[in-house]
Amino acid sequence: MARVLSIASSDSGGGAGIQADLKAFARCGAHGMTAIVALTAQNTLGVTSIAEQSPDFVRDQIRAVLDDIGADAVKTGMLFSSAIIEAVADELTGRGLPLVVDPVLVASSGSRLLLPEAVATLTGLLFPLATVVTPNLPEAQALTGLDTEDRAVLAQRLVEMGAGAALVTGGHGAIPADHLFDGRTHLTIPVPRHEVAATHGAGCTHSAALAAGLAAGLPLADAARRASAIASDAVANGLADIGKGDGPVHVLYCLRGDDPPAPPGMGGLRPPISPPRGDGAEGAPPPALR
Ligand SMILES: Nc1ncnc2c1ncn2[C@@H]1O[C@H](COP(=O)(O)OP(=O)(O)OP(=O)(O)O)[C@@H](O)[C@H]1O
Ligand SMILES: Cc1ncc(COP(=O)(O)O)c(N)n1
Repeated sequence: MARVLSIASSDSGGGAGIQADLKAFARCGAHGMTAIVALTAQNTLGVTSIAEQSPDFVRDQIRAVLDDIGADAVKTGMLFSSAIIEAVADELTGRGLPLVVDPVLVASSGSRLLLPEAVATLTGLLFPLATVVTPNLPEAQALTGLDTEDRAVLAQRLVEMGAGAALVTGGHGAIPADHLFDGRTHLTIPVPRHEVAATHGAGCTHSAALAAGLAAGLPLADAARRASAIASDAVANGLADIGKGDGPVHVLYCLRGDDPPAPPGMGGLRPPISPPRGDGAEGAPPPALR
């Protein structure tokens, strides 16, 4: 089983961050592991407080995971401060692991998730280690300082800034498409936009699925296509009724909560996944993983 480590922060509301990453890893059939750098008190309306962990404790979590279990890929999400980024970069340097850097700057609800002074640390220390960076459109504009919606231009500049490749995601702006540039080739991945009030965690889900794809050995372009399909699907099935704000995406929509009780003799375990009921209630099948 592919092993993927997320170095990111907790969302108490269960929609984004570490919680979204673990669900996306499960969706991709990967073993998910975590190094939590900050805890957020958060719901669908916003972030009310943030408790940063010490850089040493972040190092301990990364070492505990990598020195025993190992990983086939790593992703980073909300890293909050320069001190945390320095510790993360130091721990990952020399390990040679595929790395997806999701440069989370601001929550969709508006709160800052990376301190302003840490932006230069992120680009200076983590971009050179990144196999691919995955900003959304506003993040790509803020990181490059370019005032354009042309994702190809933005992705090219992000690679010039040191990233191995750049994938500018498609949830914002006029054109609904993810755009990947790997330093040589441009690839536009159209993502039909779903009008659902449940996009909280779409970016985390996308970057986690991308990391799981790389961990499984997929080429970057294939992993990017699969991550787009998984994130778009999770938006389409998003949980608009959860919370008073923008609801969480639902990446595990294919699992229903109404499975029958465990049959006798199964030690409390349910069968893996119930067969479709055939009445249409189970929704569309998930996209093929390969
Ligand atoms: N409304 C939508 N319909 C379909 N796919 C979407 C929608 N919004 C986002 N996506 C897809 O989800 C992924 C994440 O994109 P997006 O640009 O929204 O990132 P983000 O802004 O970081 O997400 P978040 O909402 O977590 O902040 C991309 O593959 C994108 O194309
Ligand atoms: C812990 C954490 N990590 C990432 C995000 C970004 O997700 P979104 O842009 O959907 O708010 C978040 N809100 N919280």
